[in-house]
Amino acid sequence: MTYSELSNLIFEKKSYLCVGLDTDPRKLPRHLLTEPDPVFAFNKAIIDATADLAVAYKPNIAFYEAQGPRGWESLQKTLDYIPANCFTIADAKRGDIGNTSDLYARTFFDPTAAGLSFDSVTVAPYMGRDSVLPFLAYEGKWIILLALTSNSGSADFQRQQVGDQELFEMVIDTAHTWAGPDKLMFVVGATQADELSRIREIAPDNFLLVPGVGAQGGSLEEVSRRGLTASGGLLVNASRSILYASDGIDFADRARIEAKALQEEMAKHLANITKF
Ligand SMILES: O=C(O)c1cc(=O)[nH]c(=O)n1[C@@H]1O[C@H](COP(=O)(O)O)[C@@H](O)[C@H]1O
Repeated sequence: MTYSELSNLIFEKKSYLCVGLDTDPRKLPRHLLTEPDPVFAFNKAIIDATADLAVAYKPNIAFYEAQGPRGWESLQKTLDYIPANCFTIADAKRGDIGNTSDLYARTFFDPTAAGLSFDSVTVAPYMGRDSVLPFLAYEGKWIILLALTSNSGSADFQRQQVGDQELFEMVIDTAHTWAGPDKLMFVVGATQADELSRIREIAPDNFLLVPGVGAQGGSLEEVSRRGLTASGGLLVNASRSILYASDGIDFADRARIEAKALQEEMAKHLANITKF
């Protein structure tokens, strides 16, 4: 999906909602446990209930890898089931020396090499340029680089002063030399909304993946006020608050209610934006 296709999708669907598929087998509604693939049955129901409200889906790979080969199969089926008009994010937070990153990139981008076919993958910047470049070699694919994460530990390194910048600002500035906004997004936690205006000064055109509304308590209103751009420019993720709104037979209906509340608020914020 290209930059303008993603932007158009946001304005067409009046949404910048990313539904996080952090599907924990221990939290599945009991009635699904007799299904041949309970994780996929759950994801399928969540996707059916939210596909018109969401512009993106983000399976967190840890939840699938922790299930062994079965989890990988559930992930593949889930990815195949996500409609074509939704952006897909492999939330894997990868990055290693070049030849290893090359294999990580194949894992998420190259179905001809037995990998998956995600639109994007989350990447950790810690190992630097040569750890990131292999992901950028894929035409039409995106990387989403961790910049200022939502957790309290983000203060340990990302907020440290390096010269006249904080480390996360240096990550953003340096990453601009690796790729343009047509291939590069940044992760900024919703719990860091205070920093979004500053981040928009150094990353005015990049899409930002913003997790942390819902269960982590970030404010959609503040994120939208500081982060929205004329291209939309945001993908705001919620996982647990949507997936586990109910653990009963009504789980998909309740997930839809949660997703709809976020989408309706997003529609209001988008109405104030003049599209590029
Ligand atoms: O890269 C991410 O998606 C991510 C970055 C970050 O800073 N904080 C963060 O919570 N995430 C992910 O976003 C999701 C948040 O889930 P909920 O807190 O349940 O909405 C999880 O999959 C996290 O791994």
